[in-house]
Amino acid sequence: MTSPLPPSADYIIVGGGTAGLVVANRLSSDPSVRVLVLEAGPDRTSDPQIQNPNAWQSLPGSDADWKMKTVPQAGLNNRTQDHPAGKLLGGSSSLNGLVYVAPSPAGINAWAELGNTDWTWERFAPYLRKSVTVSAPEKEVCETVGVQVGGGGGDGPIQVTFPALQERGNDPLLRAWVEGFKGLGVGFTGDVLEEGKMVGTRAHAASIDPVEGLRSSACGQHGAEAGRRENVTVVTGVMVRRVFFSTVGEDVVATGVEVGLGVGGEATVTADKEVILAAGAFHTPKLLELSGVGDRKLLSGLGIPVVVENSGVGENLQNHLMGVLVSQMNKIPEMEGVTPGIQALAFLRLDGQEQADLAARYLTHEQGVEKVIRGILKSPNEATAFLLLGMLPGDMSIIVMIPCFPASRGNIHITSTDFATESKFDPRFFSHPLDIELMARHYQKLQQVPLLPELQPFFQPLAAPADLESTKEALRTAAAQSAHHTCGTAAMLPREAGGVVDQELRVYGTRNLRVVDASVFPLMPHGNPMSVVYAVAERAADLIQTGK
Ligand SMILES: Cc1cc2nc3c(=O)[nH]c(=O)nc-3n(C[C@H](O)[C@H](O)[C@H](O)COP(=O)(O)OP(=O)(O)OC[C@H]3O[C@@H](n4cnc5c(N)ncnc54)[C@H](O)[C@@H]3O)c2cc1C
Repeated sequence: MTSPLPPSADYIIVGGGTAGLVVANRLSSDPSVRVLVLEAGPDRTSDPQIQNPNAWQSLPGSDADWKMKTVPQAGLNNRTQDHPAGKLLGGSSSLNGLVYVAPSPAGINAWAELGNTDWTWERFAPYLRKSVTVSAPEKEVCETVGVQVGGGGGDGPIQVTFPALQERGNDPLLRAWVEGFKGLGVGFTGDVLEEGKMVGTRAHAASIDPVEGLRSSACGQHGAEAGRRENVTVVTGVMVRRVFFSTVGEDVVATGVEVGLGVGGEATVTADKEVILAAGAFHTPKLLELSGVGDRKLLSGLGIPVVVENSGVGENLQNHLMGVLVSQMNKIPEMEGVTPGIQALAFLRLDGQEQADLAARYLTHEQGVEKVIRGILKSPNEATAFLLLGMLPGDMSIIVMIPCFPASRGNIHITSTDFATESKFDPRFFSHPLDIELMARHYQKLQQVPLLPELQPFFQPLAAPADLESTKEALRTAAAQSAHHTCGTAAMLPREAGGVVDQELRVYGTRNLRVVDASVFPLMPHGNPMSVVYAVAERAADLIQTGK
């Protein structure tokens, strides 16, 4: 699916990734508009390595990855962290781990509390349902493993299924997981898409087609649909280097983009209506800065003329950290031959008083992020960490623990005017003192999970949890690792609060430049972010089509 570069289009979409292809598909449903998608990577939509859900771990570090790397992290004992990002059609939806977790309503309502009054859960949820179709297994299976799919399970192009429930060999472990947490007073979560009840366990849901058993991705679904239309041009292997602007009266208008061609040389493409940035949380802020939208001092220092001054570009960077517990499993005859992969999830919180004390101690600001995270920590309905239980080849198991709402904020900024030079990427992990406190306490709890009576028969004995201070040290020096969920680097927030885009996702100070990818999240979701990227992109397309 690649074509020659046209000289112009109504809508130029920069980045044919998760968000970009949703917007391309929805906009091009109107045959009167011409949509152009410019993607840096190749089209590997039909490559079995991309399609096979069990092959995803071979993709990070390959040619399909931008291979981002953090600067040394003071909070991680100066360790650097690798962070993959998809460099191919479909973007990160083509190489991600396929875990599907809908956002928590409180996490989305926090977007409204932060100043985006039109982005409540009520306004957001219809787009979540428009983005996916969740296929539930039979009722009896659902009831035993905590799967609820109400409201028809959505009716969108991205397919979601429950892979672990398709093999009976998983049953003993899944049931032990459920029973083990029940013993701790933790029941099932609520509906997969509506998440009325956040805390609880349930079987793992993944973006996998229920019929073919293949990855369901932005390129396989939206890209394929858009690619069949005559009014869509998808060009792969081309690097957008910057956006051009002109001034019309008081307005700054995006007129087109400069494109570096794979074969060498460059070209200019004109946008007759809008330029839409969907280059992901690393490259969208980079393109803004290279185009003259950013912090005056930074841009002037590099000799880039300032088009719109905004020091929020590249700030507000958020990411999850994860702690991983790998253990040898005992031989369980019924589980012989089970396909490795994620089996089940558990959304957890610490003791209510413990969380309230941490909130009172570390979240003292009466406004902004600290205020909304404090509200979430105090709510008995909200999880503060979640676990993913997985099986690895060779009778090994893995339990991953991810704290939900980190308070640390990092940044990413250009250091050169050359697009080929990667930006300085600094997540500033553990720079907010709450994060290590919460993560260490949840890590101690994680270490107790294999010791639960119902789960003990499955795991070979592990060391007992260490004390709190030693656990913090272990996290800083080795155990805490970056998850691959970077977002927030061109945030939708009031401009005076560091915002880069308004509630219509338009870049402040411009008439027709929007951002539609994970960069716009003001607050990261409590779980894996793909579900939110799809839903935001659905809403972005609606905003553009209705001329907002
Ligand atoms: C290894 C990995 C595993 C993950 N696992 C999960 C998971 O299991 N569940 C989950 O919910 N989330 C997961 N995520 C996160 C999730 O996939 C991403 O948050 C989401 O896909 C980001 O979507 P996006 O549209 O913002 O960016 P992307 O999908 O990354 O799209 C950006 C696109 O823009 C292109 N691009 C960038 N710069 C340019 C340029 N200058 N010119 C042209 N094109 C450009 C890129 O090549 C890419 O195709 C994972 C991410 C990774 C990397």
